[in-house]
Amino acid sequence: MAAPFPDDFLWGAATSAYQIEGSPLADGAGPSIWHRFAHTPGRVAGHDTGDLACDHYHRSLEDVALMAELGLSAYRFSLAWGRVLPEGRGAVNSRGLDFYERLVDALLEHGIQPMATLYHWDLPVALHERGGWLNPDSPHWFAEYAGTVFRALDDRVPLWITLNEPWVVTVPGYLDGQLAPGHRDLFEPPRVANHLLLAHAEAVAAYRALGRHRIGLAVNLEPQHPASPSPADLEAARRRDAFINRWFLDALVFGRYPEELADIFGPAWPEFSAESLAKIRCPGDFIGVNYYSRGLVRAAPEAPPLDAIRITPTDAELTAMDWEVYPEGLTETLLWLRDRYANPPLYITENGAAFDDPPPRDGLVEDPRRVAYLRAHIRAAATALEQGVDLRGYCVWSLLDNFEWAEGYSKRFGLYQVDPGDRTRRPKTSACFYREVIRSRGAAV
Ligand SMILES: N=[N+]=NCCCCNC(=O)[C@@H]1[C@H]2[C@H](O)[C@@H](O)[C@H](O)[C@@H](CO)[C@@H]12
Repeated sequence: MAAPFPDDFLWGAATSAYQIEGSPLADGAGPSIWHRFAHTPGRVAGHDTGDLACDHYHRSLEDVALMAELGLSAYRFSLAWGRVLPEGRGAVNSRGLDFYERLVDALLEHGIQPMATLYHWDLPVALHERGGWLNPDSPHWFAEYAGTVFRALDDRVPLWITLNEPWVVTVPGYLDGQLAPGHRDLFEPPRVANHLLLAHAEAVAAYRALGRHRIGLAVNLEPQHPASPSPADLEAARRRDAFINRWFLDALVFGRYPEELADIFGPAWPEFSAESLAKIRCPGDFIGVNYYSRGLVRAAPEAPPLDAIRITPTDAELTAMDWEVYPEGLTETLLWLRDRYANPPLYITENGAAFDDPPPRDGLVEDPRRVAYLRAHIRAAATALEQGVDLRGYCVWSLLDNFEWAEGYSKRFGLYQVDPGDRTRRPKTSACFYREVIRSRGAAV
């Protein structure tokens, strides 16, 4: 196919600190809520923790060499807040910052653009004990952390993401309790979400003070399709669309929350002042899009507060996460962003799939289903590009098999298999495929 991807299109791969680094307390680092959550019995499958993960903390230069082999032009990673500020505020841990400076310098030496995420869910325990994202001071804590990191790295990091998936921080973290800190409460999520948006805005303001203009937020997006044409299912899909797709982006771009959220949360939804809403209006310089699948939705009065649930289609291909393989949804999502938010610059900051990969044979792991998934989704991105979407990059989730949160190491998204024993990296055929895609600037899909 004709390659619509421009020469300066960024081809990347993505990871996050807690999922790959290991050594969460090394060299003066302070524990995060994920260190505490993973060590709480029953929270993570197989009692897995991020204590070792991919041991990236000791193998970062080896991993940069793998990225160079792939021919990546960008690498998206996150910084562990607790490595930089062990107490979340105050004293800087220079050995923690040194790890990230070495990583960034190695990336630049290989011609790979660093894309740094400030927060990928691993809040320092010291701040959680002060209320965490529920504390109205949390935006200021985040801005202090952001400023510390900008001063150390902004001369070398061209692209910044403030928060990864504030919806996942808010809903699995504070509403259904699936992820750290594991709260189950109706009144906390709206306040946590508002503090996250204020935190994003304060970090952007700190960044602007440096005169820079390449910072954004990464959101998980999934088109919501009704399971049937019934009015109840249509209404349920609309509500879930507001809840998942529009909650943070409407706030960021328009400075207002979707009206459905007051219906969903009822008395738990606060009265946000005009002043507070004006503060969260902060679109940044691009939107990071994490796309995996769509939501097939039916009405579910038995499932408050949304009264809607995602159902797993019986006639579709599913990944190991039971997520439907639905590449059309990526095109739909990108076109929706173009039309709703006036064609903002976009990066696909995560796209990938977990499959039960076989053991390696002659040092290579055959993963044809992941190759097919990536091929289909890169094609879907190309279709959106051809329709005028301002798409500037694509990052595979993930470079390495890693700690998949509550699923532990049982779900593997990597282009490289990580041996559960000695953490040896072995390429999958999807890595070879992606290398060819990059070399051909997208023509090889
Ligand atoms: N149902 N369903 N469909 C899609 C659900 C999307 C919500 N989960 C994510 O986006 C997380 C994002 C996270 O950044 C990364 O740290 C995770 O490892 C990946 C893989 O799980 C994805």
